[in-house]
Amino acid sequence: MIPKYIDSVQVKEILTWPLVNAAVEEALKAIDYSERDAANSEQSYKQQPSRTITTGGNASKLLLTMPGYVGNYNALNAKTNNDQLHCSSTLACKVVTSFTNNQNLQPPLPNILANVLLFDINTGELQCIMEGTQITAWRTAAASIVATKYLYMKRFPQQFQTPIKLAIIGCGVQGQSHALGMCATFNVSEIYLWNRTQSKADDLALKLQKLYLQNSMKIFVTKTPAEAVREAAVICIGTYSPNALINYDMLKSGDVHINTVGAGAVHFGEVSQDIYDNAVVYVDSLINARTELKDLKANIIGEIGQVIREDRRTENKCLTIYQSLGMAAEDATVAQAVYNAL
Ligand SMILES: NC(=O)C1=CN([C@@H]2O[C@H](COP(=O)(O)OP(=O)(O)OC[C@H]3O[C@@H](n4cnc5c(N)ncnc54)[C@H](OP(=O)(O)O)[C@@H]3O)[C@@H](O)[C@H]2O)C=CC1
Ligand SMILES: O=C(O)C1=NCCCC1
Repeated sequence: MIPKYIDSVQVKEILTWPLVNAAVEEALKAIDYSERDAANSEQSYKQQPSRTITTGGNASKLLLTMPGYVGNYNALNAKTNNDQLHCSSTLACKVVTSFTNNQNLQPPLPNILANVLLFDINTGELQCIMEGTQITAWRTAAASIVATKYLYMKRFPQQFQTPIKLAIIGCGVQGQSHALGMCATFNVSEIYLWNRTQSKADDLALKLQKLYLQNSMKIFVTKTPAEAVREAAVICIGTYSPNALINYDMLKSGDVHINTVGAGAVHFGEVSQDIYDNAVVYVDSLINARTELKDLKANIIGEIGQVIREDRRTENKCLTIYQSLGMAAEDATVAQAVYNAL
Protein backbone atom coordinates (compact mmCIF):
# COMPACT_ATOMS: atom_id res chain seq x y z
CA MET A 1 0.00 0.00 0.00
CA ILE A 2 1.34 3.42 -0.93
CA PRO A 3 0.53 5.82 1.91
CA LYS A 4 -1.52 8.90 1.10
CA TYR A 5 0.12 12.27 1.72
CA ILE A 6 -2.22 14.88 3.19
CA ASP A 7 -0.77 18.37 2.98
CA SER A 8 -1.35 21.42 5.18
CA VAL A 9 -3.91 22.96 2.78
CA GLN A 10 -6.11 19.85 2.96
CA VAL A 11 -5.70 19.66 6.74
CA LYS A 12 -6.64 23.34 7.19
CA GLU A 13 -9.82 22.91 5.16
CA ILE A 14 -11.10 20.28 7.58
CA LEU A 15 -10.13 21.74 10.94
CA THR A 16 -12.93 23.47 12.87
CA TRP A 17 -13.03 24.18 16.59
CA PRO A 18 -16.03 21.90 17.33
CA LEU A 19 -14.31 19.02 15.48
CA VAL A 20 -10.90 19.46 17.13
CA ASN A 21 -12.30 20.18 20.61
CA ALA A 22 -14.41 17.00 20.46
CA ALA A 23 -11.51 14.86 19.18
CA VAL A 24 -9.16 16.18 21.86
CA GLU A 25 -11.76 15.67 24.61
CA GLU A 26 -12.02 12.01 23.53
CA ALA A 27 -8.22 11.66 23.72
CA LEU A 28 -8.04 13.28 27.15
CA LYS A 29 -10.83 11.22 28.67
CA ALA A 30 -9.73 7.81 27.32
CA ILE A 31 -8.47 5.79 30.26
CA ASP A 32 -4.83 4.79 30.46
CA TYR A 33 -4.26 1.24 29.15
CA SER A 34 -2.67 0.07 32.41
CA GLU A 35 -5.78 1.11 34.38
CA ARG A 36 -8.29 -0.30 31.94
CA ASP A 37 -11.07 -2.24 33.57
CA ALA A 38 -11.12 -5.68 31.91
CA ALA A 39 -14.82 -6.07 32.71
CA ASN A 40 -15.73 -2.96 30.77
CA SER A 41 -14.77 -3.68 27.18
CA GLU A 42 -16.75 -0.67 25.93
CA GLN A 43 -14.44 1.73 27.71
CA SER A 44 -12.25 4.01 25.57
CA TYR A 45 -8.59 3.71 26.42
CA LYS A 46 -5.21 4.89 25.29
CA GLN A 47 -1.64 3.74 25.30
CA GLN A 48 1.04 6.34 24.86
CA PRO A 49 4.54 5.50 26.01
CA SER A 50 6.76 8.41 27.06
CA ARG A 51 7.84 10.31 24.00
CA THR A 52 11.52 10.33 23.02
CA ILE A 53 13.41 13.59 22.65
CA THR A 54 16.51 13.57 20.44
CA THR A 55 18.82 16.58 20.34
CA GLY A 56 19.90 17.54 16.83
CA GLY A 57 23.34 18.92 17.71
CA ASN A 58 22.32 21.39 20.41
CA ALA A 59 19.38 22.15 22.73
CA SER A 60 17.76 24.54 20.23
CA LYS A 61 17.16 21.62 17.82
CA LEU A 62 14.90 18.85 19.11
CA LEU A 63 13.16 15.89 17.46
CA LEU A 64 10.27 14.32 19.39
CA THR A 65 8.70 10.98 18.48
CA MET A 66 5.21 10.54 19.90
CA PRO A 67 3.52 7.16 19.37
CA GLY A 68 0.00 6.60 20.61
CA TYR A 69 -3.04 4.34 20.39
CA VAL A 70 -6.61 5.30 21.27
CA GLY A 71 -9.16 2.48 21.33
CA ASN A 72 -12.99 2.44 21.34
CA TYR A 73 -13.47 6.19 21.29
CA ASN A 74 -16.24 8.29 19.79
CA ALA A 75 -15.15 10.07 16.63
CA LEU A 76 -17.15 12.92 15.11
CA ASN A 77 -18.04 12.33 11.51
CA ALA A 78 -17.28 15.65 9.82
CA LYS A 79 -18.41 14.25 6.43
CA THR A 80 -22.01 13.71 7.47
CA ASN A 81 -22.02 17.16 9.05
CA ASN A 82 -24.53 16.08 11.68
CA ASP A 83 -22.27 15.51 14.66
CA GLN A 84 -22.86 11.77 14.32
CA LEU A 85 -20.56 9.80 16.59
CA HIS A 86 -19.06 6.47 15.68
CA CYS A 87 -16.70 4.17 17.51
CA SER A 88 -13.16 4.24 16.27
CA SER A 89 -9.64 3.13 17.14
CA THR A 90 -6.46 4.82 15.96
CA LEU A 91 -2.78 3.92 15.92
CA ALA A 92 -0.52 6.86 15.12
CA CYS A 93 2.88 8.39 15.64
CA LYS A 94 3.69 12.08 15.47
CA VAL A 95 7.22 13.15 14.61
CA VAL A 96 7.76 16.77 15.53
CA THR A 97 10.74 19.08 15.55
CA SER A 98 11.29 22.18 17.69
CA PHE A 99 14.03 24.31 16.06
CA THR A 100 13.98 27.62 17.87
CA ASN A 101 16.05 29.51 15.31
CA ASN A 102 13.52 28.93 12.51
CA GLN A 103 11.68 32.18 13.20
CA ASN A 104 14.90 34.12 12.45
CA LEU A 105 15.31 32.59 8.97
CA GLN A 106 14.48 34.63 5.86
CA PRO A 107 11.70 33.84 5.16
CA PRO A 108 10.90 32.56 8.66
CA LEU A 109 9.66 29.01 9.26
CA PRO A 110 7.54 27.88 12.23
CA ASN A 111 9.72 26.68 15.12
CA ILE A 112 7.50 23.63 15.55
CA LEU A 113 7.08 21.42 12.45
CA ALA A 114 5.24 18.12 12.56
CA ASN A 115 3.97 15.14 10.60
CA VAL A 116 1.51 12.52 11.83
CA LEU A 117 1.72 8.92 10.59
CA LEU A 118 -1.57 6.97 10.68
CA PHE A 119 -1.47 3.16 10.56
CA ASP A 120 -4.07 0.62 9.47
CA ILE A 121 -5.38 -0.83 12.71
CA ASN A 122 -5.77 -4.34 11.22
CA THR A 123 -2.56 -4.74 9.22
CA GLY A 124 -0.16 -2.17 10.62
CA GLU A 125 0.38 -0.72 7.15
CA LEU A 126 1.15 2.99 6.95
CA GLN A 127 -2.08 4.55 5.66
CA CYS A 128 -1.08 8.15 5.48
CA ILE A 129 1.44 10.84 6.31
CA MET A 130 -0.34 13.99 7.35
CA GLU A 131 1.23 17.41 7.71
CA GLY A 132 0.90 17.98 11.44
CA THR A 133 2.01 21.57 12.09
CA GLN A 134 -1.56 22.92 12.07
CA ILE A 135 -2.77 19.89 14.00
CA THR A 136 -0.22 20.65 16.73
CA ALA A 137 -1.30 24.30 16.93
CA TRP A 138 -5.02 23.46 17.04
CA ARG A 139 -4.98 20.42 19.30
CA THR A 140 -2.83 22.15 21.93
CA ALA A 141 -5.29 25.05 22.09
CA ALA A 142 -8.21 22.60 22.08
CA ALA A 143 -6.76 20.79 25.12
CA SER A 144 -6.59 24.14 26.95
CA ILE A 145 -10.19 24.81 25.88
CA VAL A 146 -11.34 21.45 27.28
CA ALA A 147 -9.38 22.09 30.49
CA THR A 148 -10.97 25.55 30.83
CA LYS A 149 -14.41 24.06 30.23
CA TYR A 150 -14.06 21.45 33.00
CA LEU A 151 -11.81 23.25 35.51
CA TYR A 152 -13.25 26.75 35.23
CA MET A 153 -16.57 27.11 33.39
CA LYS A 154 -18.28 24.38 35.40
CA ARG A 155 -18.03 26.54 38.52
CA PHE A 156 -20.75 28.88 37.22
CA PRO A 157 -24.51 28.38 36.84
CA GLN A 158 -24.36 29.64 33.24
CA GLN A 159 -21.44 27.25 32.55
CA PHE A 160 -20.10 27.77 29.02
CA GLN A 161 -22.16 30.91 28.42
CA THR A 162 -20.44 32.69 31.32
CA PRO A 163 -18.75 35.85 29.99
CA ILE A 164 -15.00 35.70 30.55
CA LYS A 165 -12.10 38.13 30.47
CA LEU A 166 -9.23 36.37 28.73
CA ALA A 167 -5.48 37.11 28.66
CA ILE A 168 -3.12 35.76 26.02
CA ILE A 169 0.56 35.96 27.00
CA GLY A 170 2.68 35.31 23.92
CA CYS A 171 1.13 35.78 20.47
CA GLY A 172 3.19 33.29 18.47
CA VAL A 173 1.61 30.21 16.87
CA GLN A 174 0.24 28.93 20.18
CA GLY A 175 -0.96 32.33 21.38
CA GLN A 176 -2.83 32.87 18.12
CA SER A 177 -4.51 29.46 18.13
CA HIS A 178 -5.45 29.85 21.80
CA ALA A 179 -6.99 33.28 21.14
CA LEU A 180 -8.91 32.07 18.07
CA GLY A 181 -10.06 28.82 19.69
CA MET A 182 -11.11 30.40 23.00
CA CYS A 183 -13.06 33.17 21.23
CA ALA A 184 -14.75 30.64 18.93
CA THR A 185 -15.78 28.42 21.84
CA PHE A 186 -16.54 30.66 24.83
CA ASN A 187 -18.33 33.94 25.49
CA VAL A 188 -15.23 36.16 25.66
CA SER A 189 -16.23 39.68 26.73
CA GLU A 190 -12.70 41.14 26.88
CA ILE A 191 -9.39 39.86 25.52
CA TYR A 192 -5.99 41.19 26.58
CA LEU A 193 -3.01 40.42 24.31
CA TRP A 194 0.66 40.70 25.22
CA ASN A 195 3.69 39.70 23.17
CA ARG A 196 7.40 40.51 23.67
CA THR A 197 7.46 41.90 20.12
CA GLN A 198 4.33 44.06 20.17
CA SER A 199 3.66 43.93 16.39
CA LYS A 200 2.50 40.29 16.71
CA ALA A 201 -0.05 41.24 19.36
CA ASP A 202 -1.22 44.14 17.13
CA ASP A 203 -1.64 41.75 14.15
CA LEU A 204 -3.64 39.30 16.26
CA ALA A 205 -5.83 42.15 17.57
CA LEU A 206 -6.62 43.15 13.95
CA LYS A 207 -7.48 39.59 13.00
CA LEU A 208 -9.84 39.26 15.98
CA GLN A 209 -11.44 42.63 15.23
CA LYS A 210 -12.28 41.47 11.70
CA LEU A 211 -13.66 38.17 12.91
CA TYR A 212 -15.72 39.65 15.74
CA LEU A 213 -16.80 42.89 14.07
CA GLN A 214 -20.45 42.36 14.98
CA ASN A 215 -19.62 41.27 18.48
CA SER A 216 -19.29 43.39 21.59
CA MET A 217 -15.95 41.74 22.51
CA LYS A 218 -13.37 44.32 23.62
CA ILE A 219 -9.77 43.79 22.47
CA PHE A 220 -6.74 45.30 24.20
CA VAL A 221 -3.01 45.10 23.41
CA THR A 222 -0.98 45.67 26.57
CA LYS A 223 2.58 46.87 27.21
CA THR A 224 3.28 44.33 29.96
CA PRO A 225 2.15 40.84 30.98
CA ALA A 226 1.01 42.34 34.32
CA GLU A 227 -1.46 44.67 32.55
CA ALA A 228 -2.76 41.75 30.47
CA VAL A 229 -3.57 39.50 33.42
CA ARG A 230 -4.79 42.12 35.93
CA GLU A 231 -8.50 41.62 35.13
CA ALA A 232 -8.31 38.19 33.54
CA ALA A 233 -10.22 35.16 34.78
CA VAL A 234 -8.67 32.85 32.16
CA ILE A 235 -5.02 33.16 31.16
CA CYS A 236 -3.30 31.30 28.30
CA ILE A 237 0.47 31.45 28.19
CA GLY A 238 2.57 29.86 25.44
CA THR A 239 6.12 31.18 25.01
CA TYR A 240 9.75 30.08 25.00
CA SER A 241 10.52 32.34 27.95
CA PRO A 242 12.93 30.66 30.39
CA ASN A 243 11.90 33.21 33.05
CA ALA A 244 8.49 33.67 34.67
CA LEU A 245 6.39 36.26 32.86
CA ILE A 246 3.58 36.37 35.44
CA ASN A 247 3.57 36.07 39.23
CA TYR A 248 0.93 35.69 41.93
CA ASP A 249 0.68 39.40 42.85
CA MET A 250 -0.29 40.23 39.26
CA LEU A 251 -3.41 38.04 39.33
CA LYS A 252 -6.89 39.15 40.32
CA SER A 253 -8.25 37.46 43.43
CA GLY A 254 -11.01 34.86 43.27
CA ASP A 255 -11.63 32.47 40.41
CA VAL A 256 -8.69 32.31 38.01
CA HIS A 257 -7.66 29.55 35.62
CA ILE A 258 -4.30 29.39 33.81
CA ASN A 259 -3.42 27.25 30.78
CA THR A 260 0.36 27.08 30.49
CA VAL A 261 1.66 25.31 27.38
CA GLY A 262 5.19 26.50 26.74
CA ALA A 263 8.67 27.22 28.03
CA GLY A 264 10.87 25.33 25.59
CA ALA A 265 13.45 22.89 26.96
CA VAL A 266 11.50 22.36 30.21
CA HIS A 267 7.70 22.44 30.27
CA PHE A 268 7.31 25.04 32.96
CA GLY A 269 8.99 28.26 33.96
CA GLU A 270 6.87 30.90 32.24
CA VAL A 271 4.67 31.00 35.37
CA SER A 272 6.32 31.88 38.71
CA GLN A 273 6.78 29.49 41.64
CA ASP A 274 4.41 31.54 43.85
CA ILE A 275 1.59 30.90 41.38
CA TYR A 276 2.25 27.14 41.56
CA ASP A 277 2.42 27.43 45.38
CA ASN A 278 -1.15 28.79 45.44
CA ALA A 279 -2.67 26.65 42.71
CA VAL A 280 -4.10 23.21 42.12
CA VAL A 281 -2.51 21.75 39.01
CA TYR A 282 -3.88 19.31 36.43
CA VAL A 283 -1.96 17.80 33.53
CA ASP A 284 -2.85 16.05 30.27
CA SER A 285 -0.77 12.95 30.99
CA LEU A 286 0.60 11.85 34.38
CA ILE A 287 2.93 9.33 32.71
CA ASN A 288 4.63 12.13 30.80
CA ALA A 289 4.48 14.46 33.81
CA ARG A 290 6.49 11.98 35.89
CA THR A 291 9.46 12.46 33.61
CA GLU A 292 8.97 15.85 32.01
CA LEU A 293 7.72 17.69 35.14
CA LYS A 294 9.90 15.90 37.68
CA ASP A 295 11.55 19.16 38.80
CA LEU A 296 8.32 21.12 39.07
CA LYS A 297 7.33 21.85 42.66
CA ALA A 298 3.55 21.88 42.43
CA ASN A 299 0.42 20.31 43.81
CA ILE A 300 -0.39 18.09 40.79
CA ILE A 301 -3.84 16.67 41.51
CA GLY A 302 -4.21 14.49 38.42
CA GLU A 303 -5.25 14.40 34.79
CA ILE A 304 -7.97 16.44 33.07
CA GLY A 305 -9.33 13.13 31.80
CA GLN A 306 -10.18 12.04 35.38
CA VAL A 307 -12.03 15.30 35.98
CA ILE A 308 -14.12 14.67 32.84
CA ARG A 309 -14.78 10.98 33.55
CA GLU A 310 -15.69 11.49 37.21
CA ASP A 311 -17.57 14.76 36.64
CA ARG A 312 -15.44 16.32 39.37
CA ARG A 313 -15.87 19.97 40.33
CA THR A 314 -13.08 22.33 41.28
CA GLU A 315 -13.88 24.57 44.22
CA ASN A 316 -15.07 28.12 43.70
CA LYS A 317 -12.62 30.97 44.32
CA CYS A 318 -9.72 28.76 43.50
CA LEU A 319 -6.67 29.13 41.29
CA THR A 320 -6.30 26.26 38.84
CA ILE A 321 -3.54 25.50 36.36
CA TYR A 322 -3.71 23.24 33.35
CA GLN A 323 -0.08 22.30 32.72
CA SER A 324 0.04 21.15 29.12
CA LEU A 325 2.77 18.85 27.89
CA GLY A 326 1.15 17.73 24.66
CA MET A 327 0.32 14.07 24.11
CA ALA A 328 0.23 11.63 21.21
CA ALA A 329 -3.39 10.57 21.77
CA GLU A 330 -4.56 14.11 20.90
CA ASP A 331 -2.66 14.06 17.62
CA ALA A 332 -4.04 10.59 16.85
CA THR A 333 -7.73 11.48 17.31
CA VAL A 334 -7.47 14.80 15.48
CA ALA A 335 -5.51 13.30 12.55
CA GLN A 336 -8.06 10.47 12.34
CA ALA A 337 -10.92 13.00 12.22
CA VAL A 338 -9.18 14.81 9.34
CA TYR A 339 -8.47 11.52 7.53
CA ASN A 340 -12.11 10.41 7.92
CA ALA A 341 -13.35 13.71 6.52
CA LEU A 342 -11.33 13.56 3.28
N1 LIG B 1 2.17 21.80 25.32
C1 LIG B 1 2.14 21.50 24.03
O1 LIG B 1 1.45 20.59 23.60
C2 LIG B 1 2.92 22.33 23.07
C3 LIG B 1 3.79 23.28 23.55
N2 LIG B 1 4.47 24.08 22.69
C4 LIG B 1 5.33 25.11 23.30
O2 LIG B 1 4.65 26.36 23.23
C5 LIG B 1 5.61 27.43 23.19
C6 LIG B 1 5.29 28.36 22.03
O3 LIG B 1 5.37 27.64 20.80
P1 LIG B 1 4.95 28.36 19.43
O4 LIG B 1 3.82 29.28 19.68
O5 LIG B 1 4.81 27.30 18.42
O6 LIG B 1 6.26 29.21 19.13
P2 LIG B 1 6.40 30.58 18.34
O7 LIG B 1 7.82 30.67 17.92
O8 LIG B 1 5.35 30.73 17.32
O9 LIG B 1 6.14 31.67 19.48
C7 LIG B 1 7.05 31.82 20.52
C8 LIG B 1 6.54 32.89 21.43
O10 LIG B 1 7.38 32.96 22.58
C9 LIG B 1 7.79 34.33 22.76
N3 LIG B 1 9.06 34.35 23.45
C10 LIG B 1 10.19 33.68 23.13
N4 LIG B 1 11.15 33.95 24.02
C11 LIG B 1 10.61 34.80 24.93
C12 LIG B 1 11.10 35.44 26.09
N5 LIG B 1 12.36 35.24 26.52
N6 LIG B 1 10.26 36.25 26.78
C13 LIG B 1 8.99 36.45 26.35
N7 LIG B 1 8.46 35.88 25.26
C14 LIG B 1 9.27 35.05 24.55
C15 LIG B 1 7.85 34.87 21.33
O11 LIG B 1 7.87 36.28 21.37
P3 LIG B 1 8.46 37.10 20.11
O12 LIG B 1 7.36 37.19 19.11
O13 LIG B 1 8.83 38.42 20.70
O14 LIG B 1 9.66 36.36 19.60
C16 LIG B 1 6.56 34.28 20.78
O15 LIG B 1 5.43 34.98 21.25
C17 LIG B 1 6.98 26.74 23.09
O16 LIG B 1 7.55 26.67 24.37
C18 LIG B 1 6.65 25.34 22.59
O17 LIG B 1 7.61 24.39 22.97
C19 LIG B 1 4.30 23.99 21.35
C20 LIG B 1 3.48 23.04 20.81
C21 LIG B 1 2.75 22.11 21.63
O1 LIG C 1 3.26 17.95 22.03
C1 LIG C 1 3.87 18.49 21.11
O2 LIG C 1 3.57 18.36 19.93
C2 LIG C 1 5.02 19.35 21.47
N1 LIG C 1 5.25 19.54 22.71
C3 LIG C 1 6.36 20.28 23.22
C4 LIG C 1 7.03 21.10 22.20
C5 LIG C 1 7.11 20.49 20.88
C6 LIG C 1 5.79 19.96 20.40
